[in-house]
Amino acid sequence: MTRKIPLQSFGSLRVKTPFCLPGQRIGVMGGTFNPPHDGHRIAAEAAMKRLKLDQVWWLITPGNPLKSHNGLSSLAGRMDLVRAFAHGPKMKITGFERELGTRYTAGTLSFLTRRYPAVRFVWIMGADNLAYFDRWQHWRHIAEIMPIAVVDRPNWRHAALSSPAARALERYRVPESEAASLADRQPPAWMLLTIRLSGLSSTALRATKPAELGAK
Ligand SMILES: Nc1ncnc2c1ncn2[C@@H]1O[C@H](COP(=O)(O)OP(=O)(O)OP(=O)(O)O)[C@@H](O)[C@H]1O
Ligand SMILES: O=C(O)c1ccc[n+]([C@@H]2O[C@H](COP(=O)([O-])O)[C@@H](O)[C@H]2O)c1
Repeated sequence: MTRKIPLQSFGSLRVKTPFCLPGQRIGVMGGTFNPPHDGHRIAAEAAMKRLKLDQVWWLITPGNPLKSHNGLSSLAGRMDLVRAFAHGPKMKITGFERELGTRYTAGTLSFLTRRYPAVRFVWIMGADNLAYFDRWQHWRHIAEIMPIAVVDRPNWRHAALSSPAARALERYRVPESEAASLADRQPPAWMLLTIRLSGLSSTALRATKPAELGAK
């Protein structure tokens, strides 16, 4: 049963998203990307390949509702950094949540599936996000909107798999061997994708290269 989140206040008709076609499989990888790093690229490329996606949308958030925004570079600045970083015609960079008027993933994903009912979307997030997923707004509903691919991250696998959200959604977990069909599945459906691990984080990069990032 899918509960619909009202969108009237979003002015959603004006929102521009990357071009997509009915039947395509699209991974949506939301993130702060302050700055982007190879861990993001490895996750996006692994999801593209294993889930047999046609595109990955790097969805740059105006600001994660659960993170402090101190030292957060502008949305435009982060989008420029990601554009210079995420190569390949199947990688699309977008910041449409600002136009949509939400920072909350439930509203974003609800909007996408209503606007593009014939596109097969998958939400992509790191294992650290599954560990705290139960703190997200309408998290159970998010799991009902589209399949979720959780990409492994060093030191987070155990916390992710034993988290309240993972336990609540355990019966909807799909074996990794079926990754190629995740986008076709009726949600809730999720899997942990074992990928090449990267210990990189934006926090560590900000600590080592503050001058280059030009926080605004
Ligand atoms: N090294 C990594 N391996 C796998 N997934 C990652 C990695 N780094 C980030 N991710 C995932 O990519 C998405 C965007 O991450 P984000 O922009 O917050 O980077 P971050 O390095 O986690 O940032 P910060 O250190 O500022 O929290 C999130 O879903 C996050 O879980
Ligand atoms: O909707 C929420 O409550 C929510 C809470 C925390 C994070 N998110 C989203 O999760 C994505 C990953 O965020 P981050 O900061 O870990 O890169 C990004 O799209 C955020 O907007 C969403």
